[in-house]
Amino acid sequence: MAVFTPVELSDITAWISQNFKIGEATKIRGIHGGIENSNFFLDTVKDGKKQEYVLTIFERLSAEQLPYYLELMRHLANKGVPVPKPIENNQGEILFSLKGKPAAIVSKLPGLSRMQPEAKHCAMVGEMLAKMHLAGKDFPKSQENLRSLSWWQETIPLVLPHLNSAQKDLLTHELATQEAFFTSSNYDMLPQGASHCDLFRDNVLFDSQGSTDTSKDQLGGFFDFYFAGTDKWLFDLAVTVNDWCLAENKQDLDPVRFDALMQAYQSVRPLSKEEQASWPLMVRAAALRFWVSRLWDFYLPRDAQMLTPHDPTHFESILLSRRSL
Ligand SMILES: Nc1ncnc2c1ncn2[C@@H]1O[C@H](COP(=O)(O)OP(=O)(O)O)[C@@H](O)[C@H]1O
Ligand SMILES: N[C@@H](CCOP(=O)(O)O)C(=O)O
Repeated sequence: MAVFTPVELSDITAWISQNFKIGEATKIRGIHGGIENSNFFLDTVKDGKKQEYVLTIFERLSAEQLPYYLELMRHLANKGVPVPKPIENNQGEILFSLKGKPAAIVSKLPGLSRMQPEAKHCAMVGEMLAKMHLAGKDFPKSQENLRSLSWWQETIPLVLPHLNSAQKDLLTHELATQEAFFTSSNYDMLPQGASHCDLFRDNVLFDSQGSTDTSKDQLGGFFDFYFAGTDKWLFDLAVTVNDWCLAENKQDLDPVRFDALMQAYQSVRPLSKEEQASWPLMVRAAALRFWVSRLWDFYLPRDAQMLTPHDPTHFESILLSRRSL
């Protein structure tokens, strides 16, 4: 669990009742999982009924960067994409300050993550990802993906001293390949728009409607939009595939789940010929992005109560596998 900024119920009861129309705060508990922000489940009671929300205190993102993410969630939720909806305060604002840091309250989505997804889960994710891309087409704000090429260029020199020579060669060679790809005319022609950029299994919920039978699973929703940005839709798809469609060896792609996700995505938004041609390099870009961020979190960690960095070697193996495609 990552709680960088602890919050007690007594810290927020007056703040909630004075500023929001969500009832009285009755319970707050830090959330296990997550490595970026301090997250809490917040229960309130309104008109005698229990309501559930998620309170997030943002640890890295600034108040200037945050409106993009929060307004994107509101835009998508209003278009019927199942994502958390930011809650407005009495002034109609969705971004606040709590404990001296930016904070937001969003609706809690139903369900649980499926960490061993079946082909049908991959299909539901692929279909909704394509719908989300199309629903974001008229989102008026634009903000670059803050974990894209320029961030890799800044960060790789910081982590290189911690790596062995084979890892250094792999990282520098892949960066050079991606620099060339990002400046190619093919890359330039790829469609882009609001993208989640971190749609891992732990950022999607499935709701089995109270049943223990996963065959009843429906998509509960996508959350954790705080790495979102205007990016190539194909990058978003590649990030998603690299996590959802892993074979048992945890590095290659499982053909059945891969086909399920790709076909479902393309049933809503077929890939262009430039996208098809760019796929081999894009799955490498998506692997590189998370190898770099995991190296950065591992070798240059921040203070947090109970933060467990993710294993960087996982994405080193995925990158090696995608390079051999
Ligand atoms: N809107 C939401 N609805 C339901 N659960 C949520 C919601 N937002 C976060 N969570 C829960 O909180 C956990 C951590 O959130 P996450 O956004 O991944 O953290 P971080 O921002 O630190 O990466 C998730 O695994 C999920 O269980
Ligand atoms: N999904 C990324 C890092 C972000 O973690 P999250 O818990 O906020 O999704 C990774 O696995 O490296």
